[in-house]
Amino acid sequence: MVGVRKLTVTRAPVSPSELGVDSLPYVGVIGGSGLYEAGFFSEYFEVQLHTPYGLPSDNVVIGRVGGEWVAFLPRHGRGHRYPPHRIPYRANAWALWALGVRAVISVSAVGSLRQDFAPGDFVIPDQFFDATKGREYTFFDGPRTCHIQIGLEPFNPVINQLLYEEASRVNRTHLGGCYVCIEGPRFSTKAESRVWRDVYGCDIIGMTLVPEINLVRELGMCYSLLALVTDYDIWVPHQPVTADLVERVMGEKLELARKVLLNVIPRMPRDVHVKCEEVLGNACV
Ligand SMILES: CSC[C@H]1O[C@H](OP(=O)(O)O)[C@H](O)[C@@H]1O
Ligand SMILES: Nc1ncnc2[nH]cnc12
Repeated sequence: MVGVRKLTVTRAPVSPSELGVDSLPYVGVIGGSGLYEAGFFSEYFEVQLHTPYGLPSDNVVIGRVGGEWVAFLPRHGRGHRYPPHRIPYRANAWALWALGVRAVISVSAVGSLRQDFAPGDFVIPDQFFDATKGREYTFFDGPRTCHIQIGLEPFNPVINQLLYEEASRVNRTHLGGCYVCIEGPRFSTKAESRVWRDVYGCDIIGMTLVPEINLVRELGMCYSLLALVTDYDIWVPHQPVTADLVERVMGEKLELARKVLLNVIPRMPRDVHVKCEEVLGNACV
């Protein structure tokens, strides 16, 4: 089944009948650089969703994994049309939430800031540091003012563990690590990279985690990241990061990343979001 359904959502979440399915997708996958198609759906259709925050990066593809519907959205859009600082993060998060998604697994290419996280390895981070400069960080722009608390577990530990188990079956994988999110779109200077590593104590670097991770949580969804190390950023002098290098290494490991997703999705507990929703309970002034 292939086709595009158009939906303007005024009341969320949508109902299964509005979407034309028997049950809403619980798991949503956000694909990063190189991952523009899910590639593991047995049956699927696309939804063009108009949100109060505009159009997402692309149509959301809803497809079956086993008996479950799963939503897939490429954060840069097909053809990588949105650079990291222009991604419609709010529309993306809101679209997934409106479609019923409560557990988001994101995939990203990252640079490594330490020797033992080598290109080709997977990392499942457990902390992040925000070094972005000017994005749309929140759904709470006033008059409703809310400050969500995601500091202890910004990435969901249950999903992290599932990702780790499935990823380490197929590839070298590290559980835990701090992701520093830079503004981009340029890569870091050597001086900056040294600061991320030695002063901030971060382990991996990318440009897209923030505000994706906090917007997802503001809507009560859980979030975890399958990060693929594509490079050593700028601190291995003979091999500085380039966009080409990132896409090439990602291309080499794409099928493994898909395999991990395919194996994690059926293991996702249906109540994993309950703890993630709790941050909304005491966040608003
Ligand atoms: C294509 S090179 C840099 C680009 O790759 C990463 O994106 P994503 O997290 O979507 O895989 C990085 O953050 C930059 O946006
Ligand atoms: N070194 C790096 N810096 C920022 N984003 C990246 N994405 C992949 N490698 C990166």
